[in-house]
Amino acid sequence: MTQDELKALVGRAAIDHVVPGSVVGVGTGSTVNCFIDELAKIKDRIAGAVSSSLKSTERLQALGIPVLDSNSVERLPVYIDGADEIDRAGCMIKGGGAALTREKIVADIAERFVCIADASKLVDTLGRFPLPVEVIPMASSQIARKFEAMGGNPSLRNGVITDNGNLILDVHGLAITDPAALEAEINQWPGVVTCGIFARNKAAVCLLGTADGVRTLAW
Ligand SMILES: O=C[C@H](O)[C@H](O)[C@H](O)COP(=O)(O)O
Repeated sequence: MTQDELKALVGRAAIDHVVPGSVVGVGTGSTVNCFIDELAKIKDRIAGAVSSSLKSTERLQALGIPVLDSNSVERLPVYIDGADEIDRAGCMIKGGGAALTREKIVADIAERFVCIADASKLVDTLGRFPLPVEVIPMASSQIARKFEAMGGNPSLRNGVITDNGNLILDVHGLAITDPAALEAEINQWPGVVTCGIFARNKAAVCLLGTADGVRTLAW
């Protein structure tokens, strides 16, 4: 199966995790796009979606799925999103599509994070994928220096402005041995909006697309 076929497979499988009559938290990315297309087929059975990016909002609305303001929703039963990497404890690196901050905000009001990913995203240790960090523009150089001081190699993502009007630093070469500790450390630096480690908002379930079908990991 191609990577696109694996994404379509887990996009379909995620429908089983949608709670009928509820508002669904919807992530961002090519895997989630497959899920949105499937969600459109059952749109009459859900109350709408809370979206994690302008891109997902556009796709949801184009398919006739109502998008609710996140401020109007207190809790979501489920948030469905992809990942750039996921480890065997359900911690993830996210933000390859620059949507990490809104993704973390929506994930934080969800009871369960259901991660959908093709098998190539499963890793023993996070960090081969460069860590995306959303930063306020005036702090980008000082934050980059802090990453260099800890052995990382940061670079500004060329031409990318997030939905929140900020910049993305991609940090190569970090040893992410303790994802929760590193997430907490980076997130308290002035000027960091959030980093792409999802340890506090880790996955409860991962639907992994493999050549043998969908493999479910649960924590
Ligand atoms: O900012 C983007 C997100 O974190 C995506 O969920 C992540 O990059 C995975 O995207 P894709 O499904 O396209 O690999």
